[in-house]
Order: sequence, then structure tokens, then C-alpha cells
Amino acid sequence: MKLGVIADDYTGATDAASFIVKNGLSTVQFNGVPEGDMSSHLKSTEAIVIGQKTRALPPESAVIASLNALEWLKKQGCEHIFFKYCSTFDSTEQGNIGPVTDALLDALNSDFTVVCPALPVNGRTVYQGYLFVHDVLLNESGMRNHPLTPMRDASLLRLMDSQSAGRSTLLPFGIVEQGHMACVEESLKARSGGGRYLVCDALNEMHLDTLGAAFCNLPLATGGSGLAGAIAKALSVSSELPFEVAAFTPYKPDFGLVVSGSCSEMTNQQVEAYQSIAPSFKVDVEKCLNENRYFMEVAEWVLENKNQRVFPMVYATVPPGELAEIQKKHGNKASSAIEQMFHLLISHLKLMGLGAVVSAGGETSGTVTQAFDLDGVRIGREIAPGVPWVQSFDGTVSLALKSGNFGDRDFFITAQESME
Ligand SMILES: Nc1ncnc2c1ncn2[C@@H]1O[C@H](COP(=O)(O)OP(=O)(O)O)[C@@H](O)[C@H]1O
Ligand SMILES: O=C(O)[C@@H](O)C(=O)COP(=O)(O)O
Repeated sequence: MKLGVIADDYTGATDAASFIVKNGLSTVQFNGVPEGDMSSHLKSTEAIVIGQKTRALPPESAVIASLNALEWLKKQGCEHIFFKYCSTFDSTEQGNIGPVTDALLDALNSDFTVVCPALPVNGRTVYQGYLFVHDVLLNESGMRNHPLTPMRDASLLRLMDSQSAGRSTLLPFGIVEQGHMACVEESLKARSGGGRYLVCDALNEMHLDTLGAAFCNLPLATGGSGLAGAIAKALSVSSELPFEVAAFTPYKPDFGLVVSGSCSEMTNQQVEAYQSIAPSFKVDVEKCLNENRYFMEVAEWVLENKNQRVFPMVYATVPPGELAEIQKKHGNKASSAIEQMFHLLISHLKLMGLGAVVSAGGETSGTVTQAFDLDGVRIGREIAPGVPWVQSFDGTVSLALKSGNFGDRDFFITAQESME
């Protein structure tokens, strides 16, 4: 097994898996650390991705979950480990990117890794250690208003140093441009000078490929799906298996649903666009907080509106002003109550034959995936960069787990049109 990936959310896991498959390694994704014998799913597999919902947990819990994942991946013989976090470095001052990276390094008896969330195809670039989202710094992007992990700084060195035990240094793009040997040399200098995390500039795919070639042999690398894909590309050079892109297309079931819990700028646009063509239900936050059985009211609406040309949509997505008011009144309790409602809703609807969900938002997708209680998924056709269709091993459930910021305005309909 060449590569084991620990992803801090489920959209991030499918994102990474999609890029790894595209770059030549056959890949299986598990939702959480698998229990029982998974060997039948691992025949001819070169990369394993474990998706977990650890991004917004207290750091201690995220560390324990990530170390469990590492132990399992090592048992499967994974030679290299990749810690996948968000291309917008979603975290708080406490973590969890720093604490999890430190714990993984210690467990791997290593003292050095790379940090690179760049994903140029989706507009995330790193320049002089600063993270850009398209043409603005991270802290000027919509991420400054994120409900759980508002990003108020764009310096990856500062962000990493504030939440970890060690010290960051920079691999500037001028050296990345000189090629992978120059990067390796620079990393040796950084390491001998006491640097623990090498923050890598990357403005385009070529830079990522260079970083992949330079750092594919580290025990641990960390970053976004761009670097995960580049490392897979470097590792796949020695692959003995025939290259095969797992691009199955799922069937469109009679009963599908769009669930949107992201409040990102892009998801707000996607919800607005989809509302004009599909039956839509806006979640009542007060009811999520105060009525245990509110999910039944939502389920009833869904069941009345299924079997249409397009999937009905249940959404909690609100624009920044409305979100700020809700958070002022309820803090993070509102977010948890909404997630809990989505969990109960999906758990109920799966018994009614729900066969596909297009889900927007990382935490939201974690909730949806956990409610289906699937061991893992196989990776299918890409709908947009970083968002593949995935399907349960038994083929009964198809999911499109969309990161809040990914996809274009028409994503919800494009996803359905891409089914057979
Ligand atoms: N109207 C709302 N008020 C408060 N919190 C909300 C609202 N709608 C969604 N949320 C919460 O915001 C969080 C969004 O996170 P997530 O699903 O990861 O989206 P993203 O991918 O944009 O980060 C979730 O915890 C969700 O429950
Ligand atoms: O790296 C990315 O941008 C995504 O894979 C991801 O992790 C997104 O997180 P959410 O926006 O919370 O879905």
C-alpha cells in the first residue's frame, strides 16, 4: 500500500480520493476507522483514504481519532501518510491542523513535514507563505465569516506556529520553480535549522508536481487535495498496476435529496439558483434548537416532494448577515442543532428508500455520511474539481459531498445531470 490519507472531514476525503485516483493510484475511502475485515475491498488498492469528522472537534479528540486512523493505516502497510485538511486551512487558534500534525509526526518518529493547502484548480494558491482564495487573501475571502472556523489571517506560517509545538519556515516559489532537487536541498537546510513545518508556495499545477516529486517519500506530508494528488502522481510512477480511472457513473434513483448546510458564498449562490427550479425547504433554526422531533416535519415535506424531475432541497444555508444574527443569539449551538436535525432526517429517510444525496458543506456532509452508516465508498465520476460521485460498497447509496466553496452556481443540477 503506497499511500494512506487521514482527512479531517468527509468532503475533504472524497476531494483527496478523487485527485489521487486521477493521478494514477487505485483508491478506496473509508468513513472513519473501519471495523472488521476490509480485505475484500482492498484488493489491488494502492491508496486508502480515511474520512473523519475531526475538523471542529476539541483538539484532544481530533488527535485521538487521527492517531487511531494512523495505526489502522500502518497495519494495512501504508508506506507514506498524508494528512488532508482544507484548502482554506480551516482551523482555530487551538487547531486542529497543528495538534494533529504534531501527533502524527511523533507517532511516525519524524520531526519534519510540509504544509501546502494550495489547490490552484479551485483558486487556492500559496505565495510567500500567504494563502489566497482566487484574487484575495484568505482573510478577505468569504472564509472570514465561516460559522465554525472563521479565518482571520492568511499567513500560513503564523497560523501554523500559533497552533503547533514547532516552528515553520518558508519554501518560496523562487526555489519551487528551480525543481524538486532544489526543494529537497532547501528542506534539508530548513530541517537542520530547527524548522519542523515547511510551508510551500504553489501557484500552479507545475509547482504542485515539483513538490510531489520532492516530498513523496516523507513519512508524513500535509496539505490539500492538490498536494495529495501530486504525491500520488509521483508515487504512481513506480505503480505495477495498470492505470485505470475509476469513473463509474451512478444511476439516478427515484428518491434523492439535496441537503445544504454550508453558508459559504458559493453555496449561497447554488441554493439561490436551485430554488428557482426545485421544491425547496428552508430549515427553521429555532425549531432545530427547541423541538426534538422537528426532523419529522421536514421528512414529511421531503416525502411529499420526492419523485419529481429534480431532487427536492432542504437547506439551512443563509447569507452572512443572517448567520451573524443567529450566531449572536445562539453561538455554535445553532450549528450543532442543525447538524443533529440533518442526522435524524437522513437516518429516517434512508429507511424510506433515499438513494442519493447531494450534500453541501463539510460538517454537513459528515453528518449525512454518518447517518447512512456506510463503512466506506468507492470513488466515481467527478462532477466538479474535488467533488466526485461516491457510492456505498453495496451500490445502494450514491453521494456527492461538496465542499462549501466548490462547484459553480449550477452544481446541484449538474450533479443530477451527471447521473445515468
Ligand atoms: N442558518 C444557520 N445558522 C447557524 N449555523 C448554520 C446555519 N446553516 C448552517 N449552519 C452550520 O454551519 C456549519 C457549516 O459548516 P460546513 O457544513 O462544514 O460548511 P462549509 O463546507 O461551508 O464549511 C454547519 O455546522 C452547519 O450546521
Ligand atoms: O480542501 C478543500 O477545500 C476541501 O476538500 C475541504 O476540505 C472543504 O471543507 P468544507 O468547505 O468544510 O467542505
